[in-house]
Formats: sequence, structure tokens, C-alpha cells
Amino acid sequence: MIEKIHQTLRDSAVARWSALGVVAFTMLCGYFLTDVMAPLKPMLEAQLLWDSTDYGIFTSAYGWFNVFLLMLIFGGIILDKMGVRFTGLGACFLMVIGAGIKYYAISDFFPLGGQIFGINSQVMIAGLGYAIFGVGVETAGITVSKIIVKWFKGKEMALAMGLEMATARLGTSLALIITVPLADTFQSVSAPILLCLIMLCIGTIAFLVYTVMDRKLDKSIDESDAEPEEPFKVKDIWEVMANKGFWLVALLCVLFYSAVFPFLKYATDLMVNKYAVDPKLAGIIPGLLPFGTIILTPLFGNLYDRKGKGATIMMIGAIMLICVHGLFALPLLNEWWFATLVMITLGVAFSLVPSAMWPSVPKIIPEKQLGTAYALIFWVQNWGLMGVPALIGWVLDRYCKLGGEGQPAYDYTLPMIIFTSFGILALIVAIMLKREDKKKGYGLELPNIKKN
Ligand SMILES: NCCCC[C@H](N)C(=O)NCC(=O)O
Repeated sequence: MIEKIHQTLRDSAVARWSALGVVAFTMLCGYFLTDVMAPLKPMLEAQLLWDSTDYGIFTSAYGWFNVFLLMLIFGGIILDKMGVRFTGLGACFLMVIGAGIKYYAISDFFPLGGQIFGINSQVMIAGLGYAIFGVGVETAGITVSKIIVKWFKGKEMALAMGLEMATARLGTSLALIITVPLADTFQSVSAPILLCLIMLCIGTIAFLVYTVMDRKLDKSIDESDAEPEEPFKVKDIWEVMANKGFWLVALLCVLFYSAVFPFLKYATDLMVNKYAVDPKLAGIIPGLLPFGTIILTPLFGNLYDRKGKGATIMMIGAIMLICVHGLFALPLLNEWWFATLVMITLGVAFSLVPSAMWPSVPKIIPEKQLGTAYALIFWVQNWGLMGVPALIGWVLDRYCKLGGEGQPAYDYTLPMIIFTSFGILALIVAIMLKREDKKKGYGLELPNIKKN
């Protein structure tokens, strides 16, 4: 007798890779807006009279609601309770609303000159928009992670996560490379933000398409013999939080990402001030970083899927991070080509750690708690994404200003020492995670693809 094999839609390679393509495009649109203001820092200072502290406050707004109003944690609970379709669409709408407010604040329609809590009202309103957008894009991020686990568990999960991150980071590269030329062409700082707003609307339509695919997947799961998923309960949060492996991943995440994403917000300015790169071209060098990760993150993800060694990969990434920021801090070879080489190395580190870290979470946490676990990790990470840019902006204004006509505005040594320290702490945590894996047998050093 021929045994009937009950398949679900995720067993179709075309279906699962198409689903990935659609949600990855939505994330690309989100990442574009996230980093669009970074290359504009010198323009914001020259045209809108912002200083580094204003820029730091605005950039830190990304995490205001996620951190203080616990929006990310609510997002994770909603995700586990209501599912990916409802949560993903809600996240897209928040991104569009936030981007709209940010555009209004930077556009010519905004009345200049006011203050809110003693801070430039333009900075505060742009920050409000960015804070709402931050809730949307982070919730979209955890939703997409859960979507990938749903379609790819036991298959090419790390490769899929790597490809999703790679696509999303195309958005970061676009932001860093095309923003200044676009603002110059239209003679307007707000023109690139308007483009982001349009792209976010298209990204929302793409997610709507995904909801149709997701419905079909659920239907095929219902019709198969697959075990039904246990429903999420609030006590699951405490279970996740009682897990030491979870905390180590969360700590590694905040330390590692604090040395990368906030660094990117200042990297264009670093190129101008330390390496004397023309401000019009300065975004190209940091723009190479996400570009490098576009190729390498899926490559390392594929390696993890097939060969394992996840904990070791994270340690190597942390060591490279320390070397890179150390080299940026040293008064050595202040040449654009040297900065480019170091930036490419950072791209390798920035591919290694995420390609192993995100697919390791489902090895530590059961699937029904994954939304909450990713949300908690993103919440911890958001303390860094919020606090570090504000800290660096303040440090620049307070300790790094250089005087004199024709001189660069800032000495970046101290900010780069701060970023190096995050790398050192990340390495210590990565070593602890490897030890914990040995003790608890999470399987971080084992391949993800199960051989039948
Ligand atoms: N510039 C985008 C910030 C996204 C942060 C997000 N919480 C995250 O960590 N995503 C994974 C990644 O490596 O991009």
C-alpha cells in the first residue's frame, strides 16, 4: 500500500520562497525610512540649524515608545495571540502614520521656531513620527521572524532569515547612498522622506498580498495531519524570562547592535570629519556596509544551516567588531580607502553575528513563545538603539567639538572608543552563550537542516 503523505503549502519551495520575497520587500521599505536621516546630519545642521544633541534626540526617538511604553512587548503578545496577519498589517499602518508625521515635521509646511519641553519643536515632532514608526517597524520585524519560522522550520531557516535581512538592508544601503543626491536634486531635505512614505505604502500593499498566502498556508496545515499549535498563555512570558540562554542572546543582541546601527547613524559624519571625504560622497562608504551583508548574511546563514557552529560564528563576529571600531578610533591612516577597507570588514562582522543569532532563538525557545521571545529581545535591543545615539550626540557636542575656521567639526576618537567597548562586552557574552549551550544542549553548534 502506498502511504499517503500529508503535505502543507510550506513543502512547496516556490510558495515558501515567494512568501519570503514578499515580506522581505515590506522590510526593505521599513529599513529605508529607518536610516534615511543619517546622511542628512550635516544638512540638518546647516539648513535647519539642528546640533548633534538635536540629531541624537531625534535618532533615539526610534525606541521611545518601544522601550518606555513597552509597545514591543505588547506587539509580541499580540503576535502570539492574534497571529501574523493582524499584527503585520497593524505594524505596516503604524509605519505609514509615523513616516507621514516625520515628513510633515521636516517639510516646508512645518512652522519653525517653537519649542516643546525646551527642545526644538521640529526635532520633537519629527521624533514623535519616528517613535510611532519605530513601533511599526520593530513589530513588523518580529512578525516577519515568526513568519519565517512558520514557513522554514526544519528547512533552510537560517538562509531564509539571512536573505530577509539582506533584502531589508538593501533599504539601509539605499538610504545611505541616494539620500543626499536626492535632497540636492530636489533642493529639499524632506524629498527623500517623501519617497520613503510612498515606498512604505507599497510595502503595506505587499504585506496585504502576503496575508492571502498565509491564509492558504493555514488552510493547508488544517487539512494535513500536523499537530495543532498550543495556544499562547500570559505565563509563557515568565517562562521565556526564566531562561538563561534567552537572556544571553538578548544581551549579545543589545551590545552587538548598539555598536552597529547607532554607529551607522554617525558613520557618514565620521567619514567627513575624520577621513575628509566630500560630504556629497561620504554616505557611499557606510553604504557599502549593508551592501556587503546582503551577500554575506545569506552565505553564513546557509553555512549555519548545513554545518552548525552558531555560537562560534557569533564569537568570531564580536572579535571582528572590536578590531574594526578599534581601528576607527586610532589616529591612523586618515584616508578614504582605509576607511573603506575597515567598513567592509565591519560588513563581514555584521553578517556573521545576525546570521547565527536570530536562527538560534528557536533552538532555545519553543515555537508558541517565539513572538514573545523575539519581542523581548528586540525590547532589550531597543534600549541600545535608543540610548546610544543620544549618548553619542551628547558626547560629540560636549567633548569632541573642534574649534577654528576650516577645521573638521568633531573629533570622533571618544565615540569610537565607546563603540569598541560594546564590542568587548559582546565578546564576553558570546563566550558565556557558548558555555551555556554546552551545558544545556540547545544545539547552537549543530546544523539547522534536519536530515531525513
Ligand atoms: N535599522 C533597522 C533596525 C532594525 C532593528 C531590528 N530590531 C533588528 O535587529 N533587525 C535584525 C537586523 O539585523 O536587521
